[in-house]
Amino acid sequence: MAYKIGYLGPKGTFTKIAVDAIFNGDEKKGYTTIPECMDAVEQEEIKYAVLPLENAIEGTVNLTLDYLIEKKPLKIISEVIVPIRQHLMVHPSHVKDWKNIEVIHSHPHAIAQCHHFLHEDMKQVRTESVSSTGAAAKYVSEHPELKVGAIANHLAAEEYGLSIVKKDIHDFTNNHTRFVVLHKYASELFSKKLEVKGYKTTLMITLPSDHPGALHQVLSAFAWRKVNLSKIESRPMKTGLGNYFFLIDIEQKMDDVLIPNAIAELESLGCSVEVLGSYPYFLFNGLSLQV
Ligand SMILES: O=C(O)C(=O)C[C@]1(C(=O)O)C=C[C@@H](O)C=C1
Repeated sequence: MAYKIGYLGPKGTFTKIAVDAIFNGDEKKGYTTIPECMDAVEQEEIKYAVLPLENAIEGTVNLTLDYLIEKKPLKIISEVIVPIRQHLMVHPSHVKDWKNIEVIHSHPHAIAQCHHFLHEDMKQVRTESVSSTGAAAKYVSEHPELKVGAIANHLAAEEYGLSIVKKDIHDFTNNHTRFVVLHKYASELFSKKLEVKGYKTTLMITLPSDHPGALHQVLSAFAWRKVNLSKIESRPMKTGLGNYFFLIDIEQKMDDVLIPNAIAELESLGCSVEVLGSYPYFLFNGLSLQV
């Protein structure tokens, strides 16, 4: 195994910031898409994949979640939360006439985080979704002949020699993204660089069909045990309208009593429960995100 860690690449993505926040060393390989990166872990081409899971403004990165559900063998073994600052950048030859750009490239999540700016200040400009913010920056650097810009972070601007013409264009200041480390086997991954902030356990719960009050009973299995939940989300099962499963983040690590008993209670109600991971999480203060 030549590379140990995969991430949504190329260099200059936010995911690369997350990888570098957790891991030392340079055995890191950028993949063009999220599924490619997950496949590489499953096929043991790499040991770990670092991928975005949820953004504070835009919500879940559905591709990561949906593919994780389909590729059930992969487990979440760690999480890092990274501050996100989006900037508009152009090729240095367009700095003076940047207001005349015709297209802005970026990852769809990054475009969505900057809707106000795009709507109010860049009305005449078309947006084009690409595989990552880093890929957008790379494209702009390779096409000085085009009137094109990218939404990306300042490391991408440095990496690809672009000029930032408008800083902090994301709609809300408290912008963060959760990145997860995925592995083929359940375990816990600690960082030599960051302190553990806490633990989470993520469950995927499928309710029995036509069971009135099932979600209420699921929640009460945690509530009366005083088990704190930090997130609940429903996702379509893709088997027809109205069929959902639920993802629940518990704000503690898997123990011997409380969580197993809550799971047993849910199973006795006819729910199916899968543990997607029980893992430490870290906060990266984002010093490297300064411009
Ligand atoms: O395109 C990147 O730079 C990514 O790492 C992906 C991604 C995402 O999927 O949400 C990560 C963080 C930001 O929220 C914007 C884009």
